[in-house]
Amino acid sequence: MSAKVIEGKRIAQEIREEIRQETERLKERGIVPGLAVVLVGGDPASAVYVGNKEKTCKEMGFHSEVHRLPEETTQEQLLAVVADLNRNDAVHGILVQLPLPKHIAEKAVIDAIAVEKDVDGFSPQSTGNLVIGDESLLPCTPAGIIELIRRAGVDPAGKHAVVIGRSNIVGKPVAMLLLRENATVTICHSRTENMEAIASQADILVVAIGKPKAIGRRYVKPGAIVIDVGVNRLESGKLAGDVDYDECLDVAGAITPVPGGVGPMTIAMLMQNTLKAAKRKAGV
Ligand SMILES: Nc1nc(=O)c2c([nH]1)NC[C@@H]1CN(c3ccc(C(=O)N[C@@H](CCC(=O)O)C(=O)O)cc3)C=[N+]21
Repeated sequence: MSAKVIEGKRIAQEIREEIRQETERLKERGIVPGLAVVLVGGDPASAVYVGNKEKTCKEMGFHSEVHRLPEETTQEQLLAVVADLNRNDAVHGILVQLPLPKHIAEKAVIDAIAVEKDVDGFSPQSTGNLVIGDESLLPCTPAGIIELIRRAGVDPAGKHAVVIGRSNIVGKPVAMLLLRENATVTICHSRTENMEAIASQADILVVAIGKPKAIGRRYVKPGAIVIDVGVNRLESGKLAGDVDYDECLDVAGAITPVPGGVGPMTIAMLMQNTLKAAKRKAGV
């Protein structure tokens, strides 16, 4: 039996079309959602990601601004840019592309973004709101994962969800969102013993460890839904997930591909967060 392939790219496209239409209607009321992206330095992968975000904003009909700052930018200068954007009424969402150069403390910068403009959902306040279950902008990749699970026709309630990875930007928040959806959640990480035995009990397996093809078929319960968050560039130039897709294809019930799975959903959720922030500011 072969797994159902969860087409993140197509689903993201549907969501983008919904956002584009809603933006058109908002424009008639004088509301234009705005996203500011800040890129420090010349990392080529980051430059591509930022370019994609800019292009998607334009497609949505958003106001888009990209602030490309040189590698030598000081933390103080970057904080000043963020402070300006916090005050800028045309900007409803602020995203500082990570990673930042080593001489800048990422935490200081993330903490400086106004919570109502925190479209990444990375700030301590947004994270706290997520854990408590208060209204907040959700981190894009975790929100995209929940959307993919829903649209695959799986209700997490009562299911065993195993998350492999405990980062602040994916593992921890996706575990909290799955808990909010009433799953029974286990978090595995680099120090977990018997990971295979735990992972293979999962009805929903989410993998976010950043190691190409690290998770093979022995980690997958027959029929499980497998969500692969990894985006690893191989030496061949090809992209690979953290899951060995070919090997897991005939064990899993449903699986996300890389590329074309979680990645496109991340950008769609960023657009959704920007729209939400704009509506909230306008009192819609
Ligand atoms: N402040 C901040 N917020 C982020 O959300 C953020 C960040 N920094 N730094 C880098 C990571 C990475 N990330 C991705 C987004 C989309 C794809 C994506 O669309 N990937 C395509 C393939 C793209 C390709 O071919 O390279 C896919 O999986 O199909 C991947 C990775 C967001 N990140």
